[in-house]
Amino acid sequence: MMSAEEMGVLRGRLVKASQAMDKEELMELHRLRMRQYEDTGNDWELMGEEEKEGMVERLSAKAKASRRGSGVIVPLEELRRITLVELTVEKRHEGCVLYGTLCVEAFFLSYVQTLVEDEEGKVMTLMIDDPELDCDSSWGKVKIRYSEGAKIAIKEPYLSTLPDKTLALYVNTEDDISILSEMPYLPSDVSPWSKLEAADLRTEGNRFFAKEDWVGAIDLYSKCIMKSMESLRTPKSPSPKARKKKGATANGSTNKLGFSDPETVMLAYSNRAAAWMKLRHFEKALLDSGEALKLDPTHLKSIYRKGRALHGLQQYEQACETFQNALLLSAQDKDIKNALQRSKTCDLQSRLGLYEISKYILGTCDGAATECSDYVGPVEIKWREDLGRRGLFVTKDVDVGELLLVSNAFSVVRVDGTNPKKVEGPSGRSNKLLRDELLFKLFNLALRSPKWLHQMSFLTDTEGQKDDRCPPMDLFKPNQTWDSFSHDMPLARIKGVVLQNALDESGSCARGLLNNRLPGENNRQFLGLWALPSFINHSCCPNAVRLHLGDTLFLHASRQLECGDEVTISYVNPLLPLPMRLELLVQDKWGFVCKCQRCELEMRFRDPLKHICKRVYDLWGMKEGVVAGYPESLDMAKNALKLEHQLKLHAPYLHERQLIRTSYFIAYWSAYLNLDQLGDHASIIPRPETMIDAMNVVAPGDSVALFFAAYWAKKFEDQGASKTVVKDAQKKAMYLCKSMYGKQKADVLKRLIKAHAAG
Ligand SMILES: C[S@@+](CC[C@H](N)C(=O)[O-])C[C@H]1O[C@@H](n2cnc3c(N)ncnc32)[C@H](O)[C@@H]1O
Repeated sequence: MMSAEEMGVLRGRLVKASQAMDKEELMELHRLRMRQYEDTGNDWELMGEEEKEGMVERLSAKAKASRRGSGVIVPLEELRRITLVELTVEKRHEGCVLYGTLCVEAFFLSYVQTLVEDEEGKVMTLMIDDPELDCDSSWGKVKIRYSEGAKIAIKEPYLSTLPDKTLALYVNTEDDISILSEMPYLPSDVSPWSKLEAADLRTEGNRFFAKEDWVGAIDLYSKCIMKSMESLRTPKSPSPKARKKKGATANGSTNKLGFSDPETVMLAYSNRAAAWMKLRHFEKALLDSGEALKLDPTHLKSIYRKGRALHGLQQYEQACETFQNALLLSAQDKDIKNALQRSKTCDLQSRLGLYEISKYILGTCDGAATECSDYVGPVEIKWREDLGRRGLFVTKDVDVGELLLVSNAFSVVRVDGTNPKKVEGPSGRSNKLLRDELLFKLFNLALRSPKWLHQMSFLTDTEGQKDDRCPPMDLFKPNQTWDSFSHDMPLARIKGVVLQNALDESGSCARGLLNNRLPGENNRQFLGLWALPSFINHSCCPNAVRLHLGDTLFLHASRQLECGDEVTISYVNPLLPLPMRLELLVQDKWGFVCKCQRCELEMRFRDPLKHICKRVYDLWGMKEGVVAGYPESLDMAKNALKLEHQLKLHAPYLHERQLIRTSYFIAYWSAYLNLDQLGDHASIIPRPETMIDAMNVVAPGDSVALFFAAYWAKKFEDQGASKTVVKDAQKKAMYLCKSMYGKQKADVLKRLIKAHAAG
């Protein structure tokens, strides 16, 4: 990491080099920034505060303000060539084009950063706000799309001064930059595509599609469509090739929509829809397949693509109708039949909340997690004046294990998934990478779907202001249409929303990911953002449990709930003493102090438990603390003895004892492992059944509680305990299993208990 002083020097050098347009110096500095970026995995760290906040928005706003109103796309050939030295700062150079070559490797987070060399050899930083980048291949794709050596043309260039006083060319719409691909730069014929017929442009698009370059394919299909439109504006006799195409009349006259080659245009729209689908840009795929169907309502692939786009948008009912229409044209088509089946299943899931997931939770399914629809069960978002907060509440009485909601993530990033720089160890670096990758993905994704943006607009952000707006529940349900959401959401707010609401598997939010954790709680496996679950508040005695299958989050009740009860999950490990839970909540920067009954009780017991808590804290995370035979383990076990002594003195009620014992579960666990070593004192350690009951009161649905119950059920059986004892232990394990995995068939629960007993 650079010191502030080094950063200052780098900034100074950058300012000078950018003003002098000095190629060597700029290239060196660019690489330095890029290396820093790779080392820290976080380019936010490379900028000053002012630079970080809303830089892209500010630039976009400036660039938009200076933009011509017409939005007419002028062909490159009609624009006047301009060079870097001729550019004036903060002015859009109307009617001009700057040709150049990208001369370094690009890097980016929310915008692409690279260097462009113009025809005179002058060099400038180039920043591109590219909404079309495929977020799923973010790191690699940017290097391919903006590859070193690529020839580009920037229409109506806009030069800006960045907050750090460096100069940069800024491109804020995809129409303003043409990537002339890897083709050699030919000054006399600037665009290699400009001479191609529409049909050839589509063929080129197909070539890119086959290479899985979805962005490149979209670009060429768009060019194909544009070309057909151009030919409408400047009618000329059709080429022999175009005339041969099906759909064009023999004398070259146009169809009723005016295209001379309607089939080519129809196929370009249809193929572009397929490419949008690959980028999970379902709205655009739906629009394009619709355009294709206007030109040929019987084009099977377009109907199929429309169905898939509707499915992607969770409009399952309409998707089913569309696939059924497709089957009228091709009754035996397997792909369509399968797609119809998937949409029907999702439609039923979203209405009834019935999911068959046992194979996935049992781990007996080879493939990836199955696709599940969103589902909104008996819950609503409400502002509760008495609690002083907004949250999720049940709308009817609910049984243990009942499904409350199913939510597919806006996005999830995984340590071993798309992240190219998997980092092991407790450095916290992988956490940073996860956070930044999620931020990047969400910047792109949120801006792509009005529905997601609308959902996101209701979430709280890091500003911590009380928010009493309650979105309609329909906004989270499949098959619902919603009013088009046209407001812009500043990137800085999206960032705040992500940092405040993204969750990892343990419940920590993204905001605190960079802080030191308790030992053994350093690295995450995944980090994601889910819309409806973001409204769930925390409790140290939670009543709901999250289950993650792939990117889908299932939430079910882990206790019986009464209509109107608030749904809560624990943002921290509930089997910890109050000071450790508080420390985690503070580290995670959730910005609140839990005032639940359990916290208040433990606060009262703070003094008598102080020394025990300190010792447990010191031993926490040490493997030796929980493995019989180690002195640390015996030390941990002795804390349970001391605790029982304190409880006898200060906690007369069973409920109080249950809450506190659960907080020190780890000490009791060691005590059970070391019973022989505790001698006569062992008798004051409560029986395991008592401990299971206590855990059930505090954290039903917790995996450790289930392990503990399953372990003892098996142990009692193995030791030949009485039938009553064994049955009672099995019943408790069943109950905890249902609260953790939701309602499942009895044999599934039994298998899960067996798996948990094995650790
Ligand atoms: C993921 S959001 C939960 C939903 C949030 N209440 C809302 O209105 O969108 C997390 C934020 O909710 C608030 N919160 C969650 N649990 C809370 C609790 N037990 N007491 C007070 N505030 C809580 C905190 O402001 C926290 O940063």
